[in-house]
Amino acid sequence: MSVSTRVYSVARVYADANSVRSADYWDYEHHKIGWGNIKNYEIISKIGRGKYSEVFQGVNVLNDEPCVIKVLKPVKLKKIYREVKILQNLTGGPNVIGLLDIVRDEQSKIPALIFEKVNNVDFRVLYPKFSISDIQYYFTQLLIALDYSHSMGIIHRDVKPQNIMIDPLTKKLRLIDWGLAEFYHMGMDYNVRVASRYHKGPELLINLQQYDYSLDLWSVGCMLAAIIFKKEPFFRGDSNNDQLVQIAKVLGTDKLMKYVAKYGIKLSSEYDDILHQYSTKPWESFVNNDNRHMVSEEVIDLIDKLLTFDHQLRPTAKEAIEHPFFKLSS
Ligand SMILES: Nc1ncnc2c1ncn2[C@@H]1O[C@H](COP(=O)(O)OP(=O)(O)OP(=O)(O)O)[C@@H](O)[C@H]1O
Repeated sequence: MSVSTRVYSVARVYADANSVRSADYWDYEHHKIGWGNIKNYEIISKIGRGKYSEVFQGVNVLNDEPCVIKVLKPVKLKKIYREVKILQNLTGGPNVIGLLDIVRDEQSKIPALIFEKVNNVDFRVLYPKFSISDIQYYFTQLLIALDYSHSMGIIHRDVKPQNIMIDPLTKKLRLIDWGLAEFYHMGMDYNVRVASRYHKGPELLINLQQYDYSLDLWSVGCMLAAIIFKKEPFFRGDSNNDQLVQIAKVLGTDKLMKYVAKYGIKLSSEYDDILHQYSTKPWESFVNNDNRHMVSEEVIDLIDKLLTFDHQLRPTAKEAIEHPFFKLSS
């Protein structure tokens, strides 16, 4: 992340969310962590292993409350401070995973984040069973979390099914894994090596560094298209470069070239041999006998708007919530 000399793209909403707040809100590098007592927590079993952590089910021995313990792998201290500061800023907000405590092992100094526990059902089991009203409900909940985070000046940068915990019994949804999240500052050049390949926005793939909150809306569009068309993931690239090719095969190469030109970006020569002249594929061509019952004019319109190359033209989280798809009754 660095301050650029040329400002060529600014967020359409919440562009000043951090500049109106004092530096102690966003200056995570100088953040002092108040460590809790590690003895209050016990590990019960392992739930997951990420790139940056090992995650366990645990218990708070003081009140017997279940919790999740995310033991961080050794990464740059700056990254740990960023995740902690962002979680502290957002905890208590709607549908954001709650950070309960931060502890560290006295000897190794390895930090662990203590979170509220969600009785998550794996998305590969859950999503195929979704009705249209489930999709309306859970996507609204996700968009509420994103609108809140964006209003607080924070881009999640890794929206994908694995980072959305859903307990279908209580209909609780929580957006987790704020490890790649970042504060938005106008005119800042950001690292494009964020998000997971299938959910990476085209801005990342064309190396447009002045991206903003709208990156998260692309990822939401990928998730919605995958569920509606029963094609998981919707764009399956076998490398970062191929990911852009897969997107161009659907949205069309002309639109990609217009996008690149609008922001004065030069497409990497790595695309010379792999990116061909593709025409725009109509969304209707993804409809088949397995997914026909999920498809409506409204949902196609929402997918079409979210999956727009030009990040400035995508609906914001708030605009997406207001889309007619969410008002459809079944
Ligand atoms: N609060 C929670 N409740 C239930 N399960 C959780 C919770 N937090 C994390 N998990 C589980 O642990 C996994 C890893 O957590 P998380 O994504 O925060 O770690 P990570 O190391 O950043 O992962 P990745 O490398 O995938 O980005 C999640 O995909 C989820 O299955």
